[in-house]
Amino acid sequence: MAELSKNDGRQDATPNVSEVEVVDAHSEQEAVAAIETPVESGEPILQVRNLVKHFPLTQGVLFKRQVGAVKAVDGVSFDLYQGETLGIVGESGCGKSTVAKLLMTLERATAGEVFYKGQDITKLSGRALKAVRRNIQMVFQDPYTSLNPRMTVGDIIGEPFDIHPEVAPRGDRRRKVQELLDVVGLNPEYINRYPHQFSGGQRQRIGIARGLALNPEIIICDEPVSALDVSVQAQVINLMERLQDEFNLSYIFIAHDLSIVRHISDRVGVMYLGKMAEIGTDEQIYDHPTHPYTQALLSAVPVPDPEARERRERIILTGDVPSPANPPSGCRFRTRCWKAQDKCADEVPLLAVPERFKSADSPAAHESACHFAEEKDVVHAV
Ligand SMILES: Nc1ncnc2c1ncn2[C@@H]1O[C@H](COP(=O)(O)OP(=O)(O)OP(=O)(O)O)[C@@H](O)[C@H]1O
Repeated sequence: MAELSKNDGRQDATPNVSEVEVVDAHSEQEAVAAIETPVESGEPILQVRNLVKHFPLTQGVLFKRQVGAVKAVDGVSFDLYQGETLGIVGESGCGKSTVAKLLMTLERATAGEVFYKGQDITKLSGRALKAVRRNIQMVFQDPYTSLNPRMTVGDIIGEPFDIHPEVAPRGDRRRKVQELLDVVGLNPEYINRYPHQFSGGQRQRIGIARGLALNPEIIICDEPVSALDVSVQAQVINLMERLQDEFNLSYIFIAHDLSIVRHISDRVGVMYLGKMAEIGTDEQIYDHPTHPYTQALLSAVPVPDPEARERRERIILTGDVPSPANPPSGCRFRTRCWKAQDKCADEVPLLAVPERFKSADSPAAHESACHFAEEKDVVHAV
């Protein structure tokens, strides 16, 4: 009888460990190569699809058991194009920061995909994940608490080089940090100073310099000017716009101040209770909103011009935002919506261009998650 091979002829079906490693190394190499390849301006650089993040709610001290989940982000989809700024707005607790953390891979998604140059970053690990983390950076909200008070500015800005020494070899770091200080409008001689020796606006410039250190392609800005004086906000926004042009950056700009978001964004997404309610160009969202929640948000924006204020329609929402642990069925906004009907409780409205506007060449033809989407010009001057 012919001798059977060691694994009974099943070699092809079950590759041995070293073969798996070769395949993994190869696919990792391909992923890294795709991540390092630049994207054409105007092409999508990030594609977020049905992103979900549920935080488990547990009970018990010794024997913890899950009794529910906070549905912080519940099926969010959007694209970010190379070189654009996408603003994300919404009330506190609607899931904006959680989206930011998922894109930064600081949190693990419960479900959904985030494609960066075609690679699903929620599934990456090793060298490929490291390459993604280098290319997607973040600027945080509060420059008073996000900078380590015991580190010099030089150490703070240069810290990312410890993880990515290929960007700035040891001997070159000081020069590179001074260059970054100069780029954000700070005196390069301040390299040995500590954060407390700077004003709020200057500290945010330090945060931005740190974000730029690794030459990223995408910067996620989570309320970057909310903690600053109004006069300083404009300077920091102008700096960010200049840097975007200079380094061909794509921004995701998270904020609750609708006027600032309009100023800086090419497109805007409005979030409500873990979902995207409406998304479109700044003109579509601000001048032709079709979702009742966007209309209500816009009607609350302070208008300096008294005449415009008179003309503006005030929409007062009743009730509080429901808990993300127990969101309403169907449309999440229905409990506060003046248009709600039975359909709103039964069917989740999809984020899509409403049927009635599809054929029309109108600014109302943009994605809105409402069964009864309707154009309304709420504010004539934001
Ligand atoms: N680690 C966590 N564990 C449990 N729940 C969380 C966690 N992080 C966030 N949440 C909850 O998820 C929801 C969304 O929070 P998130 O911080 O993303 O909202 P946000 O829109 O950024 O609000 P804000 O503008 O106040 O920062 C909130 O209800 C929050 O309490």
